[in-house]
Amino acid sequence: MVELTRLGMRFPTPKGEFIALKGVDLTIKKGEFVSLIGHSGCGKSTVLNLVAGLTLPTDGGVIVDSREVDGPGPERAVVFQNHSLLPWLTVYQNVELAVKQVAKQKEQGKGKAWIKERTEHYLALIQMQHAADKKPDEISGGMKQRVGIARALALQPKVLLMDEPFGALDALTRAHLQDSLMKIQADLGNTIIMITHDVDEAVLLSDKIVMMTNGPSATIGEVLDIQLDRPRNRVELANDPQYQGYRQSVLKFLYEKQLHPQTDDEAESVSKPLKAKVTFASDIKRA
Ligand SMILES: Nc1ncnc2c1ncn2[C@@H]1O[C@H](COP(=O)(O)OP(=O)(O)OP(=O)(O)O)[C@@H](O)[C@H]1O
Repeated sequence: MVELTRLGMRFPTPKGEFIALKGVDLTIKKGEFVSLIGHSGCGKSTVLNLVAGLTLPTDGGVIVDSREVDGPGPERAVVFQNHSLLPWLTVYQNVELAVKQVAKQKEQGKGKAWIKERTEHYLALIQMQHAADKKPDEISGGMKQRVGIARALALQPKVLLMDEPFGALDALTRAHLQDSLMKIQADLGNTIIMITHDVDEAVLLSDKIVMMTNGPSATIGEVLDIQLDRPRNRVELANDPQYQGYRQSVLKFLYEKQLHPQTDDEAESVSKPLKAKVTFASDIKRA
């Protein structure tokens, strides 16, 4: 389970403190697929970085499986838009690196055969066995993204964090990868938090769509539960009234309710700590 409680982030800037996020409360159940959607600059990446532990909050905190996040950890893997593969390693070696990391953490120690079997397993999962010996600059953007996902999955994370993973891909490759991701999640049951700008992608993939208000002091505006049966088929859903209804709700939020950004004056206001039920490291630092 992932719990965001009173989560806030204030950045120091030459013009004073900038309140990027304020009072974000969200509970994500194990195995849930949650999308974060909102206008550019509203704070989606900031939320993801806080859950990843890449940045630490100035207010509130994040709890993953009963532990407060105080830095990056192997139970939380991140997939970025620009597939950050190591260019001097082959596709196989890029995935193997993550498998070896897990092998090192396992108590009984895992041997070469286990590493080979697991690496091949993750390559098969993303259908990249044929390109195992290629270097990242010899494969397409979609393929690189697939390898990035395999590498993240190979870490066996409880939570997979994805920052616009398919944003840079063409529509067909994107559709193919979305379908693969749905299948992989059905098999492995990871909790996934994904940032997207694509309304159809959010409705098709998610159990929950978290819609964020415009910044400064961005927070969660609405949460939409997507109750479409799985497995989901994009072609069948295209004319499904329930699917269309969800789509309309997100579009309405983005283009009617949140069309106008808040004024810059709100950026000047300093957030007041809310009454704490749980004490986070950020509360202690502030005291
Ligand atoms: N280190 C920082 N210092 C100052 N301001 C920052 C910093 N990081 C982010 N911000 C500001 O916080 C706000 C939220 O940024 P963030 O990158 O989280 O938005 P986003 O919703 O992910 O945007 P996009 O959809 O364009 O990627 C923005 O106004 C951004 O300028």
